[in-house]
Amino acid sequence: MRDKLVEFKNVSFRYGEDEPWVLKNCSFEIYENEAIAIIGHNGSGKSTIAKLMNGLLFPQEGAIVINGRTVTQDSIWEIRKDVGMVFQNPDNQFVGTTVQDDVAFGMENRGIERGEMVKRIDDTLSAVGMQEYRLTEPHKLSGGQKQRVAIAGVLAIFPNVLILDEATAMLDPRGRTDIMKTITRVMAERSLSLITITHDLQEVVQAERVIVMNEGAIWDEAAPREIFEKKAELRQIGLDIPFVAALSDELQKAGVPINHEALNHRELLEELWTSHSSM
Ligand SMILES: Nc1ncnc2c1ncn2[C@@H]1O[C@H](COP(=O)(O)OP(=O)(O)OP(=O)(O)O)[C@@H](O)[C@H]1O
Repeated sequence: MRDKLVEFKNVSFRYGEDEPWVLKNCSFEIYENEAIAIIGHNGSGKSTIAKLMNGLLFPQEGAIVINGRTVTQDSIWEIRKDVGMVFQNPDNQFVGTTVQDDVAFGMENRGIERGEMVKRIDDTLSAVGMQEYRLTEPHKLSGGQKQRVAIAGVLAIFPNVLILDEATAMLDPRGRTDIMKTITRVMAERSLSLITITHDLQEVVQAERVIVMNEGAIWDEAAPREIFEKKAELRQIGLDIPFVAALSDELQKAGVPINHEALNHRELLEELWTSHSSM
């Protein structure tokens, strides 16, 4: 049985007393070593969920429990040892004067011993392909390079939960694949749980479970295949379906005898090959 790492219990949140509710009675659980994707239209509350998870915001109603500890003002430093988060805009996340100082910063805050820090800086910068930029000033990096360094800084604290909030949006497709491979390896090595907030549907397909947000509420929560079967309903709430799923649907409508549930290129190729072989 996997341990429960994150629990949202009937969480409601608004940014101010006169502001509208941004999250309405949200409940969900995330387990050790799970890969979760959170999707939803702009403004549906995804980033707010991420910020509540590591104590940047606190709910007005309900409770959030991380690794058995309720998120409160008093517990945030302990919570932040468990939850590492990378946002979309890396410029807001740099504090160090060099790349290596920046990766060290999170570890210093968590009291990690110097020798161990040096080793982790080396390991994580190598893992994200940024070792040669160790002494570069962060502001001289490209957007994608900054995102790599921000991810290294968070991996270096060895969190139990890693939240990537559009954190690879500036990487080129190859770079994104490489980083996701690195994260998958870290997940296997350290039982890390991954929460990806993304508009990249190919990334969503790789998750074990997808949480779909709509207007501040959880609209659905299931495996990607189950979620993307609801094509018409998803479109109604402003969401698209992965390109391969849409393509296989169109092929089926055009009379090609394939399973319209193909979610990735390999599945679609297999379907086409089977269909071609039986003709
Ligand atoms: N600091 C803030 N003050 C007031 N309202 C805010 C603030 N931050 C976000 N909101 C509002 O809260 C709602 C949810 O925003 P949130 O950033 O969580 O959405 P999101 O699903 O992450 O959107 P996106 O896909 O555009 O990143 C939006 O209506 C937004 O305008």
